[in-house]
Amino acid sequence: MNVIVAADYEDLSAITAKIIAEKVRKNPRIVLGLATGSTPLGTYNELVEAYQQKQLDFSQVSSLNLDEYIGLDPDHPQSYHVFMKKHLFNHINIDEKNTFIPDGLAANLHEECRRYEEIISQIGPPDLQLLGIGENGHIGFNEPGTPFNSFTHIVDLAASTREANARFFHSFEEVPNQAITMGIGSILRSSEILLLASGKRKAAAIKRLLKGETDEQFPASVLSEHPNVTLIVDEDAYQET
Ligand SMILES: N[C@@H]1[C@@H](O)[C@H](O)[C@@H](COP(=O)(O)O)O[C@@H]1O
Repeated sequence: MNVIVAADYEDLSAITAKIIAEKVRKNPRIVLGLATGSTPLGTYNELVEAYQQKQLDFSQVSSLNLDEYIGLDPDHPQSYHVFMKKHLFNHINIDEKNTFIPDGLAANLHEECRRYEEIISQIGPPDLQLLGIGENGHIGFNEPGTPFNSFTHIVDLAASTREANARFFHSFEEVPNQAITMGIGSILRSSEILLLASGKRKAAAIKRLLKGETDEQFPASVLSEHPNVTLIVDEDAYQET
């Protein structure tokens, strides 16, 4: 795993956006795997700025998002559909029909998982996958114990994940109990992965990740088996290593 230590969150966002921008320029038809959470927000801001300054063109880019809550309408303010529009898609010239996010309201959720995995095969897999990391090592919404060979599936969210994400909702109770997520096997199909981690809250997870021991109880540890992963981490998240 390559490791880039950024001075702070701003630096981490600038470095990540620069890498993505270079890839988009090199391959205008690139397939990006995108993540939600607070960590990629700065990166998305930088990409929007580059687009506004006419330094980037997303017209032929496709995107595949990692996950979506089950039971939230795509128009719900905390749905990942709204998140992506609000923070990226509405501000760049990506074609909406080339953006894919699991449907958490599908009548048949198992069928939706199969459909999404098929989309990943047809459109992707991503040339470049952006990932955050949960404090318990989750990637996407793959909680500890998820088999490393899993494909898109339904997950029961860990209480700790719901607690961590409750800050975006009015209350803990409002945080959905379940989500659809690309599996760990789906994520590993990407040609290249950028894993972002910022802040003291993530320091213990990064320390464990860098030990390099693979363990299904710590989903991110599987990344040491992928040939092209770059961890971009700020000093706060790197401190305990
Ligand atoms: N499903 C998302 C993950 O994709 C994300 O990596 C994680 C960390 O979020 P944050 O970046 O806000 O710490 O949160 C959510 O659970």
